[in-house]
Amino acid sequence: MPLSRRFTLTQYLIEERRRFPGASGDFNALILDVALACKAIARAVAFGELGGVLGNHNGEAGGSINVQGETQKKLDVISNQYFTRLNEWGGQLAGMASEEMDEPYQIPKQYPRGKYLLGFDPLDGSSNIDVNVSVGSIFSVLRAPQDVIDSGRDVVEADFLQPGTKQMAAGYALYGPTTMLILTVGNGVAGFTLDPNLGEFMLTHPNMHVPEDTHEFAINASNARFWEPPVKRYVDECLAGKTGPRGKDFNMRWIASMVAEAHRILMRGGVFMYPRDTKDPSKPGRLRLLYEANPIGMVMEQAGGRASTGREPILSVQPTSLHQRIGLVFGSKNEVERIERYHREPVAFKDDNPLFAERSLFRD
Ligand SMILES: O=P(O)(O)OC[C@H]1O[C@](O)(COP(=O)(O)O)[C@@H](O)[C@@H]1O
Ligand SMILES: [Mg+2]
Ligand SMILES: [Mg+2]
Repeated sequence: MPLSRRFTLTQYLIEERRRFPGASGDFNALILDVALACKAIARAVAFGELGGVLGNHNGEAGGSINVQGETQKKLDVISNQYFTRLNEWGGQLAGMASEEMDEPYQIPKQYPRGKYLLGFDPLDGSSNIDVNVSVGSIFSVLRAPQDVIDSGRDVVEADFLQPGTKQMAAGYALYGPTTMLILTVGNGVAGFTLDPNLGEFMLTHPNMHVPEDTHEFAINASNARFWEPPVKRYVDECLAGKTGPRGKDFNMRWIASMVAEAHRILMRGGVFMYPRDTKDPSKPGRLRLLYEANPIGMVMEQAGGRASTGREPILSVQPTSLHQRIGLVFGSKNEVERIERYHREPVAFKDDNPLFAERSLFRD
């Protein structure tokens, strides 16, 4: 295969940093370490059963449970180790937080500490891993509070509780038919494809843009009886298609790997919903704010899409705990804005919209 004349991830980062004269290079080094962890995970995923990496961590009977109360897959644990091991020693980080670790991860004393915080979901969609459906990794970079940087003290939960607007960078890797890295450093969104011959992420999708309109939505419809009225209304109207108030037919998709859904939406538009629901009052949503919703939210907004709780922009939410869950809606701007509008006018629509009250396909 001929060598393509494309930017590598390193070259892209160097170009981006030209906007910040005097930049130390720490930021680029951090992103490259994250990319290295993603490459390592991509290899582990690719070997699958041959590599002995499928199934539950600590055996099938029970397995180990993470802080989310979910059974950990072997690959959840392996991916978490790649992220911590490859990012802990370079001197860029003050600490890390992961879906798979109850507490913030301290940079071991023998390594220098730096000025950034890294949050990550090492393997998103891990329920799909044993059935060979796409999974991914999601990451978010914050600046550590100044006293952490000055003192080099251990990080605590409160250091990570910053709204998504404060993210310095965010992105995800998708381990699909090809491995891709999607990155925003706050200046648009760029997509890189892993060249398996070179082991390099090559810039293949500069300036990614989410189309503003769509006829595709993604939601786990088995939760329909727990949805709030604005969500029921939106989905009902999509299902009514040409004969309903929207006057057009919609497609539905559900992969159950948010990274894969996010990627489809980035490539061709759509709307994804894992909204707040009444399924379990102790969990106001399924997805985690700091290392799932915020990074995907930043990618969407930087690509001209929108990300919201339904009530407010996801990136403006002030986090209250490390593993906080939240309702999340993201994708094509006009659809997300419509869903937000439905949340503002829940009462009006009940009278206006006979679909919801009488003919809803998802009625309780
Ligand atoms: O099991 P459900 O309700 O389909 O939920 C699927 C959702 O859960 C997630 O898998 C959560 O991520 P993890 O696999 O990291 O826990 C999302 O990727 C996905 O959108
Ligand atoms: Mg996840
Ligand atoms: Mg995960």
